[in-house]
Amino acid sequence: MMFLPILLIGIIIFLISYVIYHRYSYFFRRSIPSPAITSIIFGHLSELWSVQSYSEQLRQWTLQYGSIYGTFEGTRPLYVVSDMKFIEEVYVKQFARFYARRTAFSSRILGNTRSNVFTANLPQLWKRQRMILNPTFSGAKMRRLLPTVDICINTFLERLSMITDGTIINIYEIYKRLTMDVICQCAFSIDTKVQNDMNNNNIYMKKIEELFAKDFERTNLGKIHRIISNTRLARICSLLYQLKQFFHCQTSSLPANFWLIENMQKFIQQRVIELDHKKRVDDFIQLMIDAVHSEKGQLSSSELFSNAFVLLIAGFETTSTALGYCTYRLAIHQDIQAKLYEEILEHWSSETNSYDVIMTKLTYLDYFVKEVLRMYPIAIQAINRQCMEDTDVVGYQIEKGSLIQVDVFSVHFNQELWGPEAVEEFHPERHSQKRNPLAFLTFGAGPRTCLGMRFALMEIKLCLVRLINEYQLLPASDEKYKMNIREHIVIQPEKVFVRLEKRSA
Ligand code: HEM
Repeated sequence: MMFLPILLIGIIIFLISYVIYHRYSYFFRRSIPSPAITSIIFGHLSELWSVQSYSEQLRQWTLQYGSIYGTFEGTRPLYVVSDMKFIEEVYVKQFARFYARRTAFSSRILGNTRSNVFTANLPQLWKRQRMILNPTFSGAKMRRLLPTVDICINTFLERLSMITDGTIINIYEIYKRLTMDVICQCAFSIDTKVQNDMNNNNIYMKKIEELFAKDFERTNLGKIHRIISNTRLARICSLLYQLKQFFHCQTSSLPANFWLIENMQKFIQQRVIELDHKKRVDDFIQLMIDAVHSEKGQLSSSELFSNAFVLLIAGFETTSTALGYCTYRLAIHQDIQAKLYEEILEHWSSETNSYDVIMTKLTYLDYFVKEVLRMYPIAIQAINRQCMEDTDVVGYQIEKGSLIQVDVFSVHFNQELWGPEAVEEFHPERHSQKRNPLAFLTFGAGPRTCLGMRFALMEIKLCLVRLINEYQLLPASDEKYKMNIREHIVIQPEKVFVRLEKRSA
């Protein structure tokens, strides 16, 4: 009597075990190395979410498993790569098959109608938005924006002038206000006065900081969505989220990303109120407004608000983080700082603060910034791609739906690509040599690379030039002031302590 149920249970257990074994032997069957699985539900994500740095863990695994290895997000295969040929195929040559990033939970909830250039995963949707935004970041446009950035830096320097010489300060906080001011002025022509807001009252800035501190992907629903995001079940997570919001419907309970998107309309309206209606303004948002009002209706208003949101968040946190890292390195390498100061004295004066001087004449500054960004890449997790069609990549059969994540640390610290000087050493001159163009991945790779790179570099360089011109930056030597780095969505320092000493005229 008992035999039949026991047999049935046995068969069911056997079948489930077989399915799990078959799924997780995916890479083994393809002779691709893969770290051991720690969770049959989350795959390697449970480990990646428990370590302090996702990107550092990828690098550790690369040391163990080589330049192409497999991991699982749930049961979905994710290739972690630092092999240059593989990277070139996926990010450049076969871009037509790898144009999309992984769909984030927030993008699933917002849907295609509220997509932006970062989240758009349909080729025509992404292309259209990127084409509208591209001219915003042209060299000519940057030239015209430089004076606006310069004015924001004046306010930044005025703030620093109020600090007594030699006082230890967390300059990262001050940079955040500067980059918020810059992006609001350049993108929206809005003067937020955030640099003089000592009481931290700017709600937009608070919300962006909240967004970067609490990864929405790591909420319970976000985690479930991540492991089923390539299946039809993913929609259920988005429905459950909407249901949850329906029962707690105050806007204040919205996660920071949704709060920001909802409020972008108000934010942009502020621009319309502050500006003379008839005057055409040359800021980033104008091109998008033109696209909304164009006869062809190239952009919908929800896309406009969503893109405004992405420019605001991308323009603020990443650039202040880069400035923070630059300052830290300047303070600990006095010889390099002296060399930069000499170059600035030779080529730069407040009358000639032109775009060309900043971007082409200050060669050593260029090497310095690149070296900082080589050692401290900021947004590694953004550089992922989704395979949209079965294909062969350097002999590997990649199935539709698989993910590719480039292991930036392993590329940036590859001795063959960056030698002969030791890659752990801070050595700006290494950038004077021609390198593999894909060896520097801080801004991503291929057609979907960072849209704001030119703008970010202009802002970082101009700010450093003006800072070094006025101050000598000194380290805050005590152990309690050391720079601690954390990774949530981006890799950033908690604080950057430094001492400033005014240079004699
Ligand atoms: C140091 C500063 C910055 C860093 C390190 C950085 C890094 C990145 C990275 C790694 C990506 C993904 C690229 C890829 O997948 O290949 C990206 C995309 C993007 N970034 Fe930046 N970024 C910075 C500044 C900015 C600024 C200032 C803006 C705009 C104001 C911006 C706007 C964007 C946009 C819109 C995308 C999406 C592009 C697309 O999917 O077509 N970024 N960025």
